Amino acid sequence: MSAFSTHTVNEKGHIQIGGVDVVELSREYGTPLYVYDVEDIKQRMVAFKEAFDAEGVSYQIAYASKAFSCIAIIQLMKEYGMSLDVVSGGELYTALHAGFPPEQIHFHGNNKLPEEIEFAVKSGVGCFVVDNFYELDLLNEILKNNNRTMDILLRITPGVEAHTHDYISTGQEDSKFGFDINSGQADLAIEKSLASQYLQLQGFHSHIGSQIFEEEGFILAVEAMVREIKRWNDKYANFTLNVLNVGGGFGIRYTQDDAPLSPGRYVSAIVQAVREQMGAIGLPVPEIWIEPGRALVGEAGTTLYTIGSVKDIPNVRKYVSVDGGMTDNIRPALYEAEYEADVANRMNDARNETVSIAGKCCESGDMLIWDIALPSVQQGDILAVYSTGAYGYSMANNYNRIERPGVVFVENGQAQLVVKRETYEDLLKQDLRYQSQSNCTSVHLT
Ligand SMILES: Cc1ncc(COP(=O)(O)O)c(C=O)c1O
Ligand SMILES: N[C@@H](CCCC[NH3+])C(=O)O
Repeated sequence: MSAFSTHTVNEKGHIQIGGVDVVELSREYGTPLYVYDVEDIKQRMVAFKEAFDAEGVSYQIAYASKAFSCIAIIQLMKEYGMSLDVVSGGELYTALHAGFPPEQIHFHGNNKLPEEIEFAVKSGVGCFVVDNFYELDLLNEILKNNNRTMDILLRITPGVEAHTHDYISTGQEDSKFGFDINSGQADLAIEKSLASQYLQLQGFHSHIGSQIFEEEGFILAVEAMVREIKRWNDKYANFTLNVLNVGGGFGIRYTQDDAPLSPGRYVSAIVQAVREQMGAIGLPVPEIWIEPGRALVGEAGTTLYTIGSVKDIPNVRKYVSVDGGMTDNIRPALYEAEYEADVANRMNDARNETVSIAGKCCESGDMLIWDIALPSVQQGDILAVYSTGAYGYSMANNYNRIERPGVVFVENGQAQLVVKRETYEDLLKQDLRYQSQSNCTSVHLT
């Protein structure tokens, strides 16, 4: 368990999160159910903030809302002074609806639609992270039509790509995101930005990947960015670097094999690298922005399932099926992501068998966990899968017309339903009946 977690086991041998018995939760709200440990999220926000405060630099921590977006989580982010990264009109709409201050919202995305740009401009978002020339021109045009200006960062591919533990220094050029440096795209984007009276270039953004467990990748990215910043500073007299955004990707613990750094370690490595590199080129330290998604909400989430069918193939495998799967957690099917789990109502029982956890979709690939040691299970037992708080609910889908689960926040012995479970009626909400255009009442197949 993470240092921030409130998970305990109560006298009934049940998992308790935030002082709430999750077996009771499963009875009250049904399963599958996403349960969030609010205290865990709060402590992570505070840890990131305290780390920056200790460094004495100006900063923004922008929660990457793609990891988990709903009104309640955005409210929590607002309460703790986070900024917000949104990547679509829908995420922006959710944030505004939650009462999030638009000026603290950063709008991301590699293909922002004209209507999304218009919506964001009219809503008064604080900053666009501009990804490409199409967007640069479109944004400029929309700002001109609305007689407004906008702070922008240019997203740059710094030539550092992190694939969990590996750093590959060249692959990043081949990316759909951002302006490339070597081909001169980044320079041209700066020139276009500086030439516009509507675009206010504040600095640059880079994001090197996800599930990063070492400081090294961030340090390399800062070094690569500052090398270019020196060149741009010399080349463009009317450019001042105010902001350097190093993105998100801070790793979390999905399984015992994962050893993430503390928020403090990531932050101090980044700040130190920026200080050193900027000092070396004789420029002041800019405001530093980061964009953690999963590092704020990932480990706080636990998904509860009810165990149904159990298929034992002697000497082969025992499949234990649950009432969810790739519809509420697509990450194992998409990335072969690994998770750990417990039987929430049998925490005092010995883990005496190895089973594999299957989802209920009509896909052989709908497996949540392969080969996990658990106590002998029965139908009706509650399986708790850990670290599902990021990219679980936000990537949930209705494959097989399965309703998306509800979300409950737990804290101080209280549970609050913050997203209702979908119903069959919800599944039909967008459907319209086909009006037959045929005069025939039957079709004859020959
Ligand atoms: C630009 C950007 N910022 C932030 C994030 C958040 O990543 P994570 O949830 O891994 O912190 C992502 C997703 O990888 C991203 O693409
Ligand atoms: N959805 C991914 C991360 C995507 C990162 C967004 N740029 C995951 O679950 O890990």
